[in-house]
Amino acid sequence: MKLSYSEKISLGNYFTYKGGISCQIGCSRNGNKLCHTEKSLHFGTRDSLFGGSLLSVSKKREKVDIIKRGHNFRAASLIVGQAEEDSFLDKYEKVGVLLLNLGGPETLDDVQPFLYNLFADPDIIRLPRLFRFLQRPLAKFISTLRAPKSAEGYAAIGGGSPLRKITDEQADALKKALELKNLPAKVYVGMRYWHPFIEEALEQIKKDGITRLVILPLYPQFSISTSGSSLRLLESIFREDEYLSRMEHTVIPSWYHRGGYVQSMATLIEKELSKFHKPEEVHIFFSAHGVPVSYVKEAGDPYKAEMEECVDLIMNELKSRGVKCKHTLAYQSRVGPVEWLKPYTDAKIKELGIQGIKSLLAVPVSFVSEHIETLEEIDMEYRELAIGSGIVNWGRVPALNCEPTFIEDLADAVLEALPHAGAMSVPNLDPRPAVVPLGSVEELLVTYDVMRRKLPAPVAVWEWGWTKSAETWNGRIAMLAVLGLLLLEVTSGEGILHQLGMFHY
Ligand SMILES: C=CC1=C(C)c2cc3[nH]c(cc4nc(cc5[nH]c(cc1n2)c(C)c5CCC(=O)O)C(CCC(=O)O)=C4C)c(C)c3C=C
Ligand SMILES: [Fe+2]
Repeated sequence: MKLSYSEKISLGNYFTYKGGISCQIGCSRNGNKLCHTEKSLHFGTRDSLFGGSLLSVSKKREKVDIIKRGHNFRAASLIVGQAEEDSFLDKYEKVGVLLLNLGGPETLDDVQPFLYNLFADPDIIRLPRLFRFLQRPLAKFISTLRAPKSAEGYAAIGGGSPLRKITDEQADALKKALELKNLPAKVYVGMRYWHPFIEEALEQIKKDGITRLVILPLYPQFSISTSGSSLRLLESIFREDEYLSRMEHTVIPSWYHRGGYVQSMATLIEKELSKFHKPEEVHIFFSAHGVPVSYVKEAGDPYKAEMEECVDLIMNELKSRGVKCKHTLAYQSRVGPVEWLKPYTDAKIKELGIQGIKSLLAVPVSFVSEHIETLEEIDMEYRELAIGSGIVNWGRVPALNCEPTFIEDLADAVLEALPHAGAMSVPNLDPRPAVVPLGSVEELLVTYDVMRRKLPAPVAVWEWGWTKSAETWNGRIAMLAVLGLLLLEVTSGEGILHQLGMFHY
């Protein structure tokens, strides 16, 4: 079979060739390599402009010549050689997909230890280096104080988080979607704060002898506190592990802009809108999980920018389908007294009620599964608040969960990422080039979390005060008080926490 292509192409283009064959264009300085699966052609090199190789193509597997070479392929033309049964995935390659998620307590007894894991994460409570040794005692302290309130929420949704069940279902659905696209792959679930932990998933990946792994955080938008935290953990584990550091892998850091995701969200919204008596009068209310403002302003978290762009993309898609509703983006689920992204969901709902909005459709937008913040916070707390604020007609868009178009798009994302896999660059092992074109995990985090700045912790133990500026100061004073208290405990070995048995670490 001989094919030719001579239109203008730019880097990163993904286009479909006649006959259903698709080709992804990478870029190179030196040699160029193109290889293919039965359904797709992938073009890349060992030495890309992004500093990572896209493909390692053995001589045996080369089936393609690039007749024009260069740094930029705007005018490149390709002649594709024989497309046989051959694939860029060797027969001995075992493909894995690692889905990253937050995890949630499965029973009420799990709530405190789950919260402990969350607050012990230095990407959730970011202490100055000098105080890092207090991370775990502080996590123990805060989780113990917060557990009863959180447990009430989990009790209200049936006694535990549905996250594990839904994420497992998503993993099964993704596996099937990949099989339908001719990619046999194992799909693993790795949670940051509860079972099955990321560490457990990695052990299984090693046992299964996976050779090429796509890491897919189940957060559409990137935040230092979510995907960032999990990737940082992965990176540290990979660095210490000879098998993992050599395993070809790639990361999809965020995917809110993917057509399949945007369209799936728009379809769900349209469906819920149609349930209202007068859909055109409904106010579409996007509610995203918040992060402290300092993450965005001081650390460079792209979360807010990605969230805003995501909402714009969904609204544009809805407009193209003839939906003319107005919309708002607000942020929910703040914890502690520091300032979080605004507008706050509760304040905005009240404001819309005062403005005379009568129909409101809540759209959870930062997470793709039902969880405590959709089932309890939105469905119960915000609904009650809305009705009390004068809103008469209330609706809520379900989370994507296993929506077929969404899962199919995730499968496409995996297929598109696969040729970009490369091993990690680890100085103390046999050095190999960093070959993750999306940025190695480390590079990726450095890009976002500019200097790993210490930030005021988003969670403080006591909350008091009533003015906006007092919010921040009270938080800082409370933190200092707690730190002082803990310092005393640590240095003296005595104190109230030891007496309460809360100081085992
Ligand atoms: C994109 C989603 C999320 C961001 C960003 C995020 C940041 C963030 N969260 C906390 C504190 C808590 N989060 C809790 C639960 C929780 N958080 C997310 C998602 C994001 N968090 C989810 C999906 C869940 C629920 C999991 C489930 O069990 O269903 C909790 C525990 C629940 C509670 O007590 O309210 C806390 C605490 C911080 C501090 C933070 C950013 C710094
Ligand atoms: Fe959270």
